[in-house]
Amino acid sequence: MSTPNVLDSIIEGVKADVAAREAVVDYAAVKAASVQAPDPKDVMAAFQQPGIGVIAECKRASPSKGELATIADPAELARAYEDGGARIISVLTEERRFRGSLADLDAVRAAVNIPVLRKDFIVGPYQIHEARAHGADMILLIVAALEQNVLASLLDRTESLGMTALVEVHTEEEANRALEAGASVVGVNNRNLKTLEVDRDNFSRIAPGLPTKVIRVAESGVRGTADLLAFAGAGADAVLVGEGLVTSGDPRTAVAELVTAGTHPSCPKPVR
Ligand SMILES: O=C(O)c1ccccc1NCC(=O)[C@H](O)[C@H](O)COP(=O)(O)O
Repeated sequence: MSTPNVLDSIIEGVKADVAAREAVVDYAAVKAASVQAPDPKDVMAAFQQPGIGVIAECKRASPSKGELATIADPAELARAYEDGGARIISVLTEERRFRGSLADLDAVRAAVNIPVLRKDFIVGPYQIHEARAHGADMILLIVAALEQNVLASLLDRTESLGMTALVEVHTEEEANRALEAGASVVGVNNRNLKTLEVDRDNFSRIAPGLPTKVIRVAESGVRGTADLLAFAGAGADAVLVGEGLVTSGDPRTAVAELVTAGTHPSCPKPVR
């Protein structure tokens, strides 16, 4: 019998947690709540602003590092990110390994005016309606975690609710699957979710093969402006940053430094 990888074991826990929530708020109820939620914000407009966008993540812990930071007030962290110039706030809502929650998503949604990404391990439509019901404008779909027909149908459902999907890939084959499903925003994760290894060259291997109309997000491993500039040079429209911000001690300044570097005239420009 083969040993389950990290991604598989996270997903097993997520499925149990979704089933427990669904026993309390059933599918019909979460669906109704999702259509009654205030309209989603325009994520594509956020990506069209000049310079390299910074997606700043509310990340309490991770499977690779354990506890990263004590985030006493996610609303305060989100306001610091917004003040620093973040384009989008990512909120990890997975509970067992990342110590996130839907309560974190609610707090962040209420605190900021920019789009909010629900970052979780989405396995079915329940979580998409749940994300919208809690005010998310964007959700994450991880190609490695989904069969192709399920990926395509979850992407359609996301868009039918007016949200945008960040479709995450780690290999060229996954990038092809993301495009085939119709992704307009592709995140190339530098972290292998099965082994947790971070390889900052992964983005530059995969991103150039994506069509120019696709928004390219470099995910994981950004620890400062040098990393942002390297990803910009390899064609990134945006970077997604968690650990580097929550461990910085001054998240507003840490975001502002990235934003300044990403909008400086010498910074390589996105391809479109
Ligand atoms: O962060 C992890 O250890 C991790 C492990 C398994 C699955 C997902 C994981 N992280 C999710 C992410 O993709 C990152 O939170 C995000 O890209 C930010 O990465 P970083 O800036 O390196 O914290």
